[in-house]
Amino acid sequence: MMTTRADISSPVLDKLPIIDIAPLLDDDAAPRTRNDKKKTAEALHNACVNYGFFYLNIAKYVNPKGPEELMRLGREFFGLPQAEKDKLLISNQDYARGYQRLKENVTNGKADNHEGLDFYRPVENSDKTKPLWGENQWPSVPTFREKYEDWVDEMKKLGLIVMEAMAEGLGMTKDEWEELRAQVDDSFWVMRVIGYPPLPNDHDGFSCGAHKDYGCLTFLYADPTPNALQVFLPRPGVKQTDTSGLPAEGAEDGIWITADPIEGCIVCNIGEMWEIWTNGLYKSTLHRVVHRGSNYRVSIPFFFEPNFDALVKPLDAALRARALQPTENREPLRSPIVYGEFLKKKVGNNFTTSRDRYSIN
Ligand SMILES: O=C(O)CCC(=O)C(=O)O
Ligand SMILES: [Fe+2]
Repeated sequence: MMTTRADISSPVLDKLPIIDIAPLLDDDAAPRTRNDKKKTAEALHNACVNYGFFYLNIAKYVNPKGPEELMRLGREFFGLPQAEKDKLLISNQDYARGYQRLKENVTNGKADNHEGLDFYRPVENSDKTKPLWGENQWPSVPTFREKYEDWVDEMKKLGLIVMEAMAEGLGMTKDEWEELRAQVDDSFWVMRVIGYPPLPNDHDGFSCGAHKDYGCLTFLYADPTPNALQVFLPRPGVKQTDTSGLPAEGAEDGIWITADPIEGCIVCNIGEMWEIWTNGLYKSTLHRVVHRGSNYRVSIPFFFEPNFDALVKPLDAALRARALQPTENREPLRSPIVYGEFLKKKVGNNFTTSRDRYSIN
């Protein structure tokens, strides 16, 4: 039986769930394996309904040496002289692919205290005058490109593995999964390498302001810095408690919890496309970064997104679940969107260097 938010009567814990993906990696069709896969699919479904944010234990999927090396390379890049980093500025290309200086990203009207390097799925017939259609700008740091390209391959495959399990968790048929798969099998992925110096006490803003990710699945690998990434859990009747000495954001009741890194795990959260596919059953969750520690933090989010031309609309499985709800509880039907058009509006249209990357309205 599928859970919906309304079914949950017991208080939800304030720790994000940890889901081991090992059962999804097993090709064995034996009943026991099938059962383990089913349990994992159900755990994903519950995590998406209740949190929109969870840990994926990927220890059986990637050798930890891989992402550790990415960290080292990312730090090497951010440690270069400013003039070297500026050679890769996004203004050389399509204002999306490349390097953004400290405070160049703006969220909710405030400068974010981070610098970043963004890569997108390469395109044929690239044209830097077309939004999002330029070329990736790779640093000259030795092995950077090949190691990060390996990570892209691993994360793209992981995206499909997790999507298939989520389809099962949502009660989709095999044919329905094939249809959904065709919308994400050529993911217009984005990868960011983000560098966060400590947030100065007098900075009017955040390390990264509160936002929802706009795509499909975010796989975040971060260095071990604690107390940086915060996740908002709506709790009706609970006024926002704020551990960071910053004013509460938004009017909604709820709490901010930290999502500290766990060894062998990445943090995964769902983006707005899943809200449309499930017609609001899965909500993408507000999160932000407040890094007050003394070290330089590095994180590497990989955004597994739909194909550029995917038509994203509520899935039949979600509409079946909706039909079971009392009419007054049903969410209004979401309008279909073409992912690439939506993405262009979010990031590609604004040809200024300081753009509000994550509008949450
Ligand atoms: O650095 C982090 O922990 C999160 C970054 C993030 O939320 C984003 O880039 O969308
Ligand atoms: Fe995010």
